[in-house]
Amino acid sequence: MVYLSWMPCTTKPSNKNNIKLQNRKRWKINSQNFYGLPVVERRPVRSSIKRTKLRDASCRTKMNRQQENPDLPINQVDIYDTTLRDGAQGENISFTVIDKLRIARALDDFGIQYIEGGWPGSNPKDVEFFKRAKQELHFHRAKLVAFGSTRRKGIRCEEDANLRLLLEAETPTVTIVAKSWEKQVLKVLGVSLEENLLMIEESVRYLKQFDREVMIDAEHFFDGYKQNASYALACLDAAVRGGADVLVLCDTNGGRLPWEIYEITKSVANYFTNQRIGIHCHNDMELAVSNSLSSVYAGASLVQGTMNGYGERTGNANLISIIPTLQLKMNYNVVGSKLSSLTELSRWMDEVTNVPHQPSRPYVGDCAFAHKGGLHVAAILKDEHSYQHIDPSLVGNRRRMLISELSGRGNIIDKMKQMGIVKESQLQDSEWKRRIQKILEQVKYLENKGYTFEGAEASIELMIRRTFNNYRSPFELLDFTVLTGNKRVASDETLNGTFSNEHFRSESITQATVKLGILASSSGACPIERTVCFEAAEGNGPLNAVNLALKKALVRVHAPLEHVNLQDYKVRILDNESATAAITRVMVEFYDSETKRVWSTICAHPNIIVASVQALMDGFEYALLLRLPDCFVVPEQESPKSPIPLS
Ligand SMILES: CC(=O)SCCNC(=O)CCNC(=O)[C@H](O)C(C)(C)COP(=O)(O)OP(=O)(O)OC[C@H]1O[C@@H](n2cnc3c(N)ncnc32)[C@H](O)[C@@H]1OP(=O)(O)O
Ligand SMILES: CC(C)C(=O)C(=O)O
Repeated sequence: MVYLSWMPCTTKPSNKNNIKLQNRKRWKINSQNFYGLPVVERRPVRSSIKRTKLRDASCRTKMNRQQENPDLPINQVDIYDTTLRDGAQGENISFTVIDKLRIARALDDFGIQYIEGGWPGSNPKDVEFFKRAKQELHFHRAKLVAFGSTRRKGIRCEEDANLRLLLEAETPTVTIVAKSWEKQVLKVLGVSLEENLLMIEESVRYLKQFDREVMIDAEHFFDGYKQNASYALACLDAAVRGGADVLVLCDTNGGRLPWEIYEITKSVANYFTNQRIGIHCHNDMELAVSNSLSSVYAGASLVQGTMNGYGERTGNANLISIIPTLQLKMNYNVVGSKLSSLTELSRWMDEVTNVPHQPSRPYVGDCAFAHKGGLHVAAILKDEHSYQHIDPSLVGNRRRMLISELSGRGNIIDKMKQMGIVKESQLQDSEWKRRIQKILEQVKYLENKGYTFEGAEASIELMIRRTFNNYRSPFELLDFTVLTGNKRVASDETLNGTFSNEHFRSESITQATVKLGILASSSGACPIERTVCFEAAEGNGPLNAVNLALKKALVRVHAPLEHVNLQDYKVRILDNESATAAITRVMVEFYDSETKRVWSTICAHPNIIVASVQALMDGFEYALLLRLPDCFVVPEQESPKSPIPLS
């Protein structure tokens, strides 16, 4: 009878020497059968690895992988995407089979090395996915992975439906989850510690017989290691004995700190010197990205994570942040030149997943390279690295300068340059300087009155253009009315003079009229003449009715405006204490279905209808500016207009 080569540790090994020491010590103690358990084999963990290495040529370190393929840069880290499995464990995320196939293709195009498609032992959808994947997915680079667990307790691998379905998925790689935390093995799995080791080793060996690349996801590895490092290592060793290709260390509860992850990964990497190590982190402390990178720094060469960090609870490690950091900051070649489509991929994933875009996402969010503070903008205009850690185009994003009450002249100059209405050579001219200063003051004045220009770039552009003498607004609202109320409508035609309420229903009624002076020319260029148009429309609310009336009138003269639609309407009451006398801020978003452009306008006014109509008017004016820029744009030689009034 021989005995287990591990025992529970009460001390916490924090480095290689510690572990070695403990294992040696333990090795002696264990010859007395600490648990009285039957063992798989009596030998120190390290020797088993050596044997495994000889047996299994696919055991690869960074060095020997490079020797196999000299074209592979030595600093290569593989990305393993589990969006379709762990990502789908996120609340409100559910993919159809079609979604899964589309996402898998997109990830392969992007250059991801491993794509986990799902758990065939879990549900018919995943079975169908793998069935269709065989015919429909032809990856250029990626390997498709099927996920499952070690065999169930008390049965043979051959009898385990989950393992059978894993093989039937016919993927080149399979990953199985194994428990590596002593407490969980006993309490959750409900098996002896020894039986768990057998479950791991036998399952891996069984899958290896079918020529699969096998990864073991050691669930709760870091927590397990903290409780009993020897047992956690023994679980990995069981996988190695079975022939596992990659040992993936999981921070399943997301509760570990970067330096713990670093230390433990380093210990494991030093211990299993010829074994490939992977990392799988969860984001419960907002540390999943940091923890994954710490693990790579300590020797892991495969990172599991998900697109945009979707996943169970607070999500998984966000590959959209990990990939550029590995490539741009740590010098690993991950996806090469495909990195410039990172922003597009992240936003496309949000659309498919039906998750709203989060503007504050690092690298890819709308705000990732947006600059608001006047001092920042002034510095960036002199040196673009002043407040940017990378060139945004490397990840397919763009720099934006915001205009607000925190702006300085630099923000206005940048905007005017973008609009093409000021040149560098004009900036020293005192008249231009005065104009820029006045525009800045106007912005600050209006923001104090309730405007916020940040999200309303169209309104800022119009405000700047209107300071020029010969800018002609393409139309003018001469007058408008809005009528809104309720009417009682007979619901029963046979009521014969009865006026009981049950025979009537209440219907809201809203009508609007607009009278516009519209500038137009038959050729689309100057000279321009004015036409007066009067239109009326009914709508399901005041804004809707005015919008329809305005659009009817404008389309009569400028037909392409037919494609312009109101897409979003946000109202905010700014001074809650004055209740109905408060200022109302209205922001309207427009979409041109032909040009696919989106723009927003803003207005603040005590009267919600006036604020809404003004924001609508600005929206249509901007639409015409985009369509007919030459008709309304100021000629270059035009001298600045006298200061705009600040009231
Ligand atoms: C950390 C992770 O994210 S791992 C992935 C988690 N993902 C999911 O759970 C999603 C997919 N899961 C499923 O579809 C289902 O849970 C199934 C099909 C896997 C299992 O369903 P059921 O058979 O009804 O079992 P249920 O989920 O209630 O319980 C889990 C069982 O798996 C066993 N189990 C848990 N982990 C393992 C493991 N690594 N190896 C073997 N068995 C395991 C448990 O002991 C329990 O068995 P028991 O009831 O006999 O004690
Ligand atoms: C199955 C493994 C990889 C997992 O999701 C976890 O441990 O978090």
